[in-house]
Amino acid sequence: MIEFQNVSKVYPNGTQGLKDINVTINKGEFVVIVGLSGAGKSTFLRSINRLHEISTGNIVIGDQSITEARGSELRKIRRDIGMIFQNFNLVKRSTVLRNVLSGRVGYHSTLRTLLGMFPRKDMELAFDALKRVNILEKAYTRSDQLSGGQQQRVSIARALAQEAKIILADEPVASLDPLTTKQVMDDLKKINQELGITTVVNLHFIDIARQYATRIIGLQAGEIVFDGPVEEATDERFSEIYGQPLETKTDEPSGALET
Ligand SMILES: Nc1ncnc2c1ncn2[C@@H]1O[C@H](COP(=O)(O)OP(=O)(O)OP(=O)(O)O)[C@@H](O)[C@H]1O
Repeated sequence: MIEFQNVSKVYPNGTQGLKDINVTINKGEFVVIVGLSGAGKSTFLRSINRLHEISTGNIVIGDQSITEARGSELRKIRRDIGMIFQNFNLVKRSTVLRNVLSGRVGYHSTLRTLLGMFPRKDMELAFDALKRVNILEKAYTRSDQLSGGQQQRVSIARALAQEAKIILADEPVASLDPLTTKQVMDDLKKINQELGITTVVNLHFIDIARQYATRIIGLQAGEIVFDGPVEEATDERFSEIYGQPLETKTDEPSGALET
């Protein structure tokens, strides 16, 4: 469970990123956050694991406040939260396996991880994770030799090896073509369903949101302006809220569709 209690965020230049957000995301949900550019999607997502610090309010993960956590307590809460980025955030010159194993660093001493001494259990977790996202045969390939979609699957495998209970994905498919988008979103959905991992994804595209989410949250100027099941997230409703329909992946120039 992730609970926002009266959460606001004001950036140092005075921009209000989030305005008095109160929302609970339950265990096992697949929530997609939508909104126009600058609505606060990234700020919302990155507040959950404190990549961004909130200004006021409280965020509770499970039964612990991450807002108030310090030191080892904070590290433990963060260990349960995997993060997927638009640009994959892999160590490009390292192998796929090494990148996936880096999901285990929160469990060991720095020296041990520097020396690359990962116990057998970690190796098993890493191989299982690669199997789950269908790139086991790439384990010993350098990460920068993979396609964008494959790199994103490595980052999903890293979160799996981390044994994350929550996955936060910030525009995970923004730089991918439609076919690869489907593969990556299918992987996220599969691990959500098979492993019960709570998944929160920021997406630009409302059509993809509707295909995968169990619940859609719409933001505008840092406030929640929509929160409901996919059936209620219609074009008409969003046009009413935003004064325009939200973008769909098929709005992209046709060149982007040729894969
Ligand atoms: N570091 C920062 N300093 C000042 N303002 C910021 C900073 N980061 C974001 N903002 C502002 O906060 C608001 C919310 O930004 P955020 O990046 O969360 O939106 P978003 O919905 O993720 O946008 P996009 O879809 O374009 O990525 C915007 O007005 C943005 O300009």
